[in-house]
Amino acid sequence: MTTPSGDILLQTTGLELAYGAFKAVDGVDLTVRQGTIHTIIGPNGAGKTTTFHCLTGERRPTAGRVRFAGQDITNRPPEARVGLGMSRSFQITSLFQTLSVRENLRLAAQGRDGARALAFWRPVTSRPDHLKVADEIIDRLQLGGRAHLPAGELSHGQQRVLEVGMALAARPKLLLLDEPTSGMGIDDIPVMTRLIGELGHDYTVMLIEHNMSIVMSISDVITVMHQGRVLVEGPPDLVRNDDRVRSAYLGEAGAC
Ligand SMILES: Nc1ncnc2c1ncn2[C@@H]1O[C@H](COP(=O)(O)OP(=O)(O)OP(=O)(O)O)[C@@H](O)[C@H]1O
Repeated sequence: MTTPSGDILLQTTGLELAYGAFKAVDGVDLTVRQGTIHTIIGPNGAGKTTTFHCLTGERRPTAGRVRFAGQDITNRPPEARVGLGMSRSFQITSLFQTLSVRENLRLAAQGRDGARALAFWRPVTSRPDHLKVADEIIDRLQLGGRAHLPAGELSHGQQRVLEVGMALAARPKLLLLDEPTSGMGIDDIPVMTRLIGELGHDYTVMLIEHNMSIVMSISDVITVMHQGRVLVEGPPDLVRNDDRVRSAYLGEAGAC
């Protein structure tokens, strides 16, 4: 695990997303440093996913600013953010179920090249760099034995791991993972936990996660959100022992 220090990669100031009078995100200041695993937790409806949407550009904040990699990206569309190095994990529904694991990853690597990726008439072999990226990711995901299987034949847990791999294919500066273990069987969770922990050595990772044992074991910094605001922020030990966090979760089984 890395020390939470170093350069700021992403920063929000006064981030707000209002739906009419209701503020789903209400003045959130976040600072994400390079090389950290920064996790957002909070009870249901706290505003975690909405915050992610504002970071990736799927939603335009109603107030506040977002800075990423030294640039103000508040009004940039999602594809411009991807181009700057922000990558959100894919959903299983976005995998090409009938294509092989390797082909899915190759296409994701090709997608990073934007307009040049539209040169579909080029034979696959003309871009061996994309295959190289795909193969590196297959190794990292430990899916070597399944590289040539159609993605749809992987277990649910393996498909979720492949989703993370698809995001990696963009060679991002910042990897955003929204509940990567949700719906996973108990046997697959340690695989995902190990993968995210290892990614933390090479990438900056932002994570939304409900499984507290994962959160506490891999995070460098945890931001606890509650009712659209930041309630507490700090390293796992600080968050685990904070009474405000316990109160926010009251009634939610298994928290902290
Ligand atoms: N399009 C929308 N219109 C109105 N309210 C919305 C909309 N999207 C989300 N909300 C509300 O905003 C609040 C924050 O939702 P959000 O999905 O960000 O919470 P969350 O912390 O990710 O919750 P969960 O852990 O349950 O996924 C919730 O009360 C939700 O009902």
